[in-house]
Amino acid sequence: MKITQAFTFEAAHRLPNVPQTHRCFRMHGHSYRVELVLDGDVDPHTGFVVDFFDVEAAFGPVLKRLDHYCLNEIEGLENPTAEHIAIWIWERTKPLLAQLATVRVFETPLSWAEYEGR
Ligand SMILES: Nc1nc2c(c(=O)[nH]1)N=C([C@H](O)[C@H](O)COP(=O)(O)OP(=O)(O)OP(=O)(O)O)CN2
Ligand SMILES: [Zn+2]
Repeated sequence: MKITQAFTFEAAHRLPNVPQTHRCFRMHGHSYRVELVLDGDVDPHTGFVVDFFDVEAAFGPVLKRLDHYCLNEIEGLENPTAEHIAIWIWERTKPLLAQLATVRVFETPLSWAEYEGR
């Protein structure tokens, strides 16, 4: 069984490795959406794969490190593409949530990166 919990954060970024003519070379902001997918068995007593409250408690501190920051200034996010943000979140969240199966990072409602640990 898979469950998904969504979170949002606001952040600024610029992409340093695109051509200077690319509009993302300039500093700008996004309202990011993060989806964490957890995969596991449904506990017969609780009826949960993982309690959403426990997901929130584990991921909250990771999210706080992104919300209302300039992502380029965060160690490991010097080139803060959606792909790199998804990997960054995975590496910090997987040790806290063993059932984590997928991290999705939406830059816009229509464009996102998805990481499953490889
Ligand atoms: N593979 C990727 N491509 C792009 C990424 C990325 O992370 N991975 N990021 C960007 C920029 O961050 C860019 O800001 C994307 O957002 P935006 O320009 O707002 O996207 P839209 O094209 O949907 O904007 P509209 O204004 O709605 O046209 C670019 N590429
Ligand atoms: Zn952008």
